[in-house]
Amino acid sequence: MVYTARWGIVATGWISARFFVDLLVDPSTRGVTDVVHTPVAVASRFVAKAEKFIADFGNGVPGVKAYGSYAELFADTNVDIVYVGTPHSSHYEDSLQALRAGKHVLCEKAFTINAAQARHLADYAKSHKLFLMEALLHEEKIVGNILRVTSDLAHRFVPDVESRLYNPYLGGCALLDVGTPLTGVDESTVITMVWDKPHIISTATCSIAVDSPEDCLVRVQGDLGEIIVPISTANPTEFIVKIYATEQGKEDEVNTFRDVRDGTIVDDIYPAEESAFVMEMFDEVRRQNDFVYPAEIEFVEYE
Ligand SMILES: NC(=O)C1=CN([C@@H]2O[C@H](COP(=O)(O)OP(=O)(O)OC[C@H]3O[C@@H](n4cnc5c(N)ncnc54)[C@H](OP(=O)(O)O)[C@@H]3O)[C@@H](O)[C@H]2O)C=CC1
Ligand SMILES: O=C1OC[C@@H](O)[C@H](O)[C@H]1O
Repeated sequence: MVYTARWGIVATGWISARFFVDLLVDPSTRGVTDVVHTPVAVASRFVAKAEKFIADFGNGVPGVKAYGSYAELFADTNVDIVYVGTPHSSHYEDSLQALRAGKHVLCEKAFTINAAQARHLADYAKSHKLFLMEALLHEEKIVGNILRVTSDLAHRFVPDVESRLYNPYLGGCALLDVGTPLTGVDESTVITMVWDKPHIISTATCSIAVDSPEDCLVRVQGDLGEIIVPISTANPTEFIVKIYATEQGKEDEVNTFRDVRDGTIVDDIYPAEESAFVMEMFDEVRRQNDFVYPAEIEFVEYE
């Protein structure tokens, strides 16, 4: 049975446009024939922006509704799954509203502002049997037990207190933007993590003030091999795998939308609980650096 995922896109910014374009690529071109994706609605804070977005990026696909508020899209019964492409400060509220309307959710990174918000979303989705995932890449375990990870993601942006990157009220800062943690937001951050079990060490650097080097941004070293990702960490066009030993395991690919179709909703790709764990680390990085966001974006709205 072919499952059609009917998407609603929330916000009409830079990454939403990239997402819209990718959504229109025929899945059969990547070997998938039992799941198709169709955009049915786009919401913006201004209806004219939604209309223009559909005209600019919709490739003439008919029947995509334009809404002038996110709430209207959440109420649209034709929408099965919502893509959230708003600033960090809105992810929690937008995802929660979508989930409460019974929609599955794919939310941009950083998943939320803090771990409490992330955990609330993860629990809500789980208890309501809804799919919820942060829009991030995942890695397959082809290099064995991971022993060391070094990663860097840095882009030199022009400092602008009005932009979402530099505005604390929009959840701006290097950590949440490219630390996948200061005009009051941090411009560069170094995170060193030492894990108990097994003995893994990892360092991450990120910046919105300088650029990354081009040759090696991420190196994941395992006991069987290593993976090197050259530019760019966010949108890699290639990665290099070096295998040290001959024996290795490779997990089966899990297709999220088959799970949605079948009602099983087991997200083995990148569970929301893992996003909540990442947010816990970010909370700790902020705590150690006395970096607090405005209270109005740190709230948790338990029912
Ligand atoms: N996965 C990836 O590789 C990438 C992920 N991202 C993530 O995507 C999200 C959006 O980033 P990006 O597209 O670059 O951001 P943009 O500033 O280009 O777009 C954000 C959109 O959010 C909506 N919005 C809602 N509330 C506000 C507000 N108060 N101020 C400004 N905009 C608002 C607007 O849409 P409208 O006016 O239509 O309502 C706006 O166009 C971020 O979480 C970012 O970290 C970004 C780049 C790459
Ligand atoms: O790679 C990136 O570059 C642009 C940033 O705004 C974005 O969030 C990040 O993923």
